Amino acid sequence: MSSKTPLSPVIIALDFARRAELDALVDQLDPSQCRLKVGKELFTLFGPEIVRSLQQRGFEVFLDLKFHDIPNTTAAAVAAAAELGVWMVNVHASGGAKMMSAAKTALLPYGKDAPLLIAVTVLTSMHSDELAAIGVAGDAPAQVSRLAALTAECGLDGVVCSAQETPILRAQSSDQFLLVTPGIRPAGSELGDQTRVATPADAMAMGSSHLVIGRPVTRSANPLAALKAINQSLGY
Ligand SMILES: O=c1ccn([C@@H]2O[C@H](COP(=O)(O)O)[C@@H](O)[C@H]2O)c(=O)[nH]1
Repeated sequence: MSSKTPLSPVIIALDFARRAELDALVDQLDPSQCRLKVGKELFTLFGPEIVRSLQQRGFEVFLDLKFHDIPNTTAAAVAAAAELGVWMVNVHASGGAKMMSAAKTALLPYGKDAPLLIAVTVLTSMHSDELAAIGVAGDAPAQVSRLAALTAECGLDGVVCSAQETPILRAQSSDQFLLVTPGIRPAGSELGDQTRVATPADAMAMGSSHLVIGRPVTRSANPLAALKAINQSLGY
């Protein structure tokens, strides 16, 4: 384990529209407390420079752009993420096996420096009731299980799912298969648009390997205290 590798499984989702707000939060954080996630809003506003600036501060970055395109385009995008030196990058599993395999193959030249490659199954904002309207038969756990099996077959490192599905996925996957879970809500915090949720401690107990946490920390009156309380609840 490198000296900059955090012990905590927490990944903070940096969903900000203003650079000053982002900097005010990141100034309080230390790479030993968490990793950081750059998503669509931040990347669209500030581009690769924002990733580099977080890396220069010693943070490992999850580039959460959820690529979903034809295999050639997705593979090139994943390779671009590898050039940026991110710790983790993702695609949508619903892009299919050819797309995921092309993305995995694109990372081979990077060897041990390749980012972890994971695939989004069913967004944690979605309830099973919504799936029929997009042509998915069955409930969220069944669809997550199906897409996670496909992801594993394609040789990716893991999936994004809700903590609620992790017991099923732990039973069907190797111990090394990463289960990265957003939809994390400490007891009493607002759900917002998330529907398949769990507390940090429950998520870890059920089998999550990493917890993606945004608003419960970033929109807290005291983000550092909120993060420390979460880490403490997990024994870090
Ligand atoms: O299924 C998914 C995939 C990605 N996300 C992202 O995680 C964070 C969650 O933020 P909160 O503020 O804690 O809800 C956000 O950046 C999403 O884009 C997800 O929530 N669910």
